[in-house]
Amino acid sequence: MSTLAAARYGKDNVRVYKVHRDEKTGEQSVCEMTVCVLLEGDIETSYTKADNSVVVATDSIKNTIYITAKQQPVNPPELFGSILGTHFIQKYSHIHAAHVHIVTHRWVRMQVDGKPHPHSFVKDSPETRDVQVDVVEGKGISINSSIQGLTVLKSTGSQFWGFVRDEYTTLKETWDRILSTDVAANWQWRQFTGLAEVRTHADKFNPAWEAARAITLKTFAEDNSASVQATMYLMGEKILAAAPLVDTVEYALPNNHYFEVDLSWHKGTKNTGKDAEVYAPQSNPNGLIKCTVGRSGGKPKL
Ligand SMILES: O=c1[nH]c(=O)c2[nH]c(=O)[nH]c2[nH]1
Repeated sequence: MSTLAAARYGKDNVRVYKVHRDEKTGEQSVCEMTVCVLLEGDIETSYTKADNSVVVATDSIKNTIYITAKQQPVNPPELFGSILGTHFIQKYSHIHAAHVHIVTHRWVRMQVDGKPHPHSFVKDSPETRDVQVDVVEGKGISINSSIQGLTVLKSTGSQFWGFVRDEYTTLKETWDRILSTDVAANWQWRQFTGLAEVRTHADKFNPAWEAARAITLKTFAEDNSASVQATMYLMGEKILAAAPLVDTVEYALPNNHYFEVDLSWHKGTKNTGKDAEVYAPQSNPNGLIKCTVGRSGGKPKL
């Protein structure tokens, strides 16, 4: 005998673009997203008894994403995800949870002759702003916001020494190295009771994302890093201080290595230690350092 242990379904990779035209200034703003919506509820019989009467077609889910994008603001994505997820649990009595994932792509207003252009944009990096919104009947709304794919490098101002040395160690200690990573940072908001509460805090989501991004970049640049671990913890601490409704901040940072190349074989060329200028960027393997930073005094008071 078998049983359906868990099930969710929906539409993934729904690509949506929305333009806002400011009638007064003539300026246009754009938003491009990739959306996934997965539903849970009393849908077991669709799997176990071929009963499609409980299935909201994934095609209808896709249509609902377009209609909601037309009727509602898509910015901030935390609010859009909450509106979309709440729609599904309110509209269909047998649907009890909606899991919405939104990737917002990076279209940045173009500067032309030093001025912001009214309707032209550049995708200056593969970086995205992502949200995971879980709307669960009776439990409220859980929101996790993130930055993905923000690639950074510093050519000095990073050290790594004092680590365990034993019979497995070949790495030399260094007081000056290249540090590069692809930032994945996410921050978990405290649980919201429902859409009404998310709406009352809607003005906090964009500033939190801006603060998280600015703190990540400034700390990366300015900290004379003892290690990826120490620098990422500093970042997390500062984001918690900047965003009181955030419970935890999580980072996952690959350490993208750049190796010195010994060129002494060519006419005694000096290219190691203080003479190193040409390096070999490594694709793999890479270090991967993760942490979650929380509040020591428990959850913040509102
Ligand atoms: O910042 C670092 N943390 C590590 O844990 C580690 N391990 C390693 O080989 N290099 C580094 N760098």
